[in-house]
Amino acid sequence: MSDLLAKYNRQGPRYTSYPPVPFWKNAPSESEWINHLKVIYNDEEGMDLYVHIPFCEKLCYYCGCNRIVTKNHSVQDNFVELLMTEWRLYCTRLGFIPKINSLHFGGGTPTFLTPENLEKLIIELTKNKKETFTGSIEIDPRNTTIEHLDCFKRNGIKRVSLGIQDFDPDVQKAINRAQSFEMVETLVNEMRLREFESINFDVIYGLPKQTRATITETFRLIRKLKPDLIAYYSYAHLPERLKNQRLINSADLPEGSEKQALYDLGKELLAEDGYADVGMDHFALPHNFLFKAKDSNRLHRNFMGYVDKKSPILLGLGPSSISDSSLSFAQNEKGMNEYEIKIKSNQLAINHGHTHDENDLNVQKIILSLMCRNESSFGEIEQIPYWDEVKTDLSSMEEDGMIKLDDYKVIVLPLGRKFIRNIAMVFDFYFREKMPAEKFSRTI
Ligand SMILES: C=Cc1c2[nH]c(c1C)Cc1[nH]c(c(CCC(=O)O)c1C)Cc1[nH]c(c(C)c1CCC(=O)O)Cc1[nH]c(c(C)c1C=C)C2
Ligand SMILES: C[C@H]1O[C@@H](n2cnc3c(N)ncnc32)[C@H](O)[C@@H]1O
Ligand code: MET
Ligand code: SF4
Repeated sequence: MSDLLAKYNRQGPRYTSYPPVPFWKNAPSESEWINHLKVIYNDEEGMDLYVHIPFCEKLCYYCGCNRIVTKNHSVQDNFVELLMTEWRLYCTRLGFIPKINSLHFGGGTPTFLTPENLEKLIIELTKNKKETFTGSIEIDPRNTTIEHLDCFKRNGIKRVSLGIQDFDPDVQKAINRAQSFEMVETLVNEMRLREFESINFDVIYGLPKQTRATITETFRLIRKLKPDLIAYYSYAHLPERLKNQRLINSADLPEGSEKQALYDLGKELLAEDGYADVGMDHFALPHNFLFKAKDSNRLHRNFMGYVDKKSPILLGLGPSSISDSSLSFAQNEKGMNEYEIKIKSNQLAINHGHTHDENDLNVQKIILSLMCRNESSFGEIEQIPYWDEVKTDLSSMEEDGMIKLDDYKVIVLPLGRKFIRNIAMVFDFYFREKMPAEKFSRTI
């Protein structure tokens, strides 16, 4: 196993999209983008919304998200207006009010907004919603109030995800994120009273000062609260690109086999507690919606990670949000100023994107299937770019015991699970052509 780790632990995409953002080309123009949405949209299938709230009160040193750190909460009223203007712009350009299947608030920190502002947004964005509408939100336990929880409950936000990361005081100090177990426990108890459909904890391994002992203790505390879902992420350390990560002392980082041991330990503890592996980084109790989706072959993946339902269109609002029209991707301006200038001058905020060709769509299907089902059929081999090279790489992975190969099918074996990003990379012809420097985190 350590040989395989050495061989395959290299930089690579996490495949929340194919092609990954650094490889995008042929961005749709604004009118092409609207046209793609119009061609794909239909009332029966509706669409999904993602809303990015970039503000955070305090900087976590490890953070890899697009965020603005400020203690000044008065920025929110103007920002909520911008989001509503962006939404109305879309409705005007499309000529109809889309039917909404789901709405996800991500960040930054959605709970930076007051419950009143969140409610105002939800009501505006879901005027035309499906009966089966499901909302979800990423919350920061440090600033989530009872009033927030009541607001979620009233407005169909049934799935909540808490940023936990780690409970050890020394680790918390090294990442600049103090958050006591008691505070989280109180919040989770209040959530249980309100019977949310799913409570997720985000946990990271590979953080500074983490050891086998601290991870064991963190999971002992997590066990007391029994979240329905746990995301156990590998810390992506890219200090060249993410300035805030330079505040982490690299001597404190568990690396290589040490980091791997933290993953293996976490996985073992999760299994002992009854959590099943539902996809890359995600573990669920059997009653949870992601477990059921995995079990009945309905697991999907989008920019936010794994989901149980996926509409043909995902529309992203707010700075840095990514949209998917099925024909193309588009990403909004990342900077708040650039975003605000465009919205205030009645332009869409998109600033780059990618229009899919036939090869993109074929490989997209293969990679999605690998990430969601641990197997993929190819259909026509002629449709796979660089097939000869792909075949050679797959044969080598088969020899390493990671996959089983039929002429028209790859099946990921248990040993290959943790190398899923490497297996997906075999089909990624952009990566084959040109690997960008320092863009991606390590695969293991
Ligand atoms: C809440 C913060 C977010 C995290 N991930 C995302 C958000 C909104 C979603 C996301 N992550 C990446 C992309 C780009 C899409 C793509 O390239 O296909 C999006 C939309 C990729 C990414 N995430 C991290 C890095 C370093 C990268 C780029 C390269 C790569 O694909 O490896 C770091 C990171 N950020 C978050 C997580 C969970 C994470 C790594 C585990 C939070
Ligand atoms: C949305 C979730 O993304 C995770 N997250 C944020 N930044 C990183 C990073 N650099 N590496 C791994 N996970 C990260 C946190 O767990 C957060 O809660
Ligand atoms: N900002 C929140 C937190 O860290 C949500 C997850 S990170 C985007 O707790
Ligand atoms: S991890 Fe969450 S709270 Fe911390 S800086 Fe990033 S987005 Fe903000």
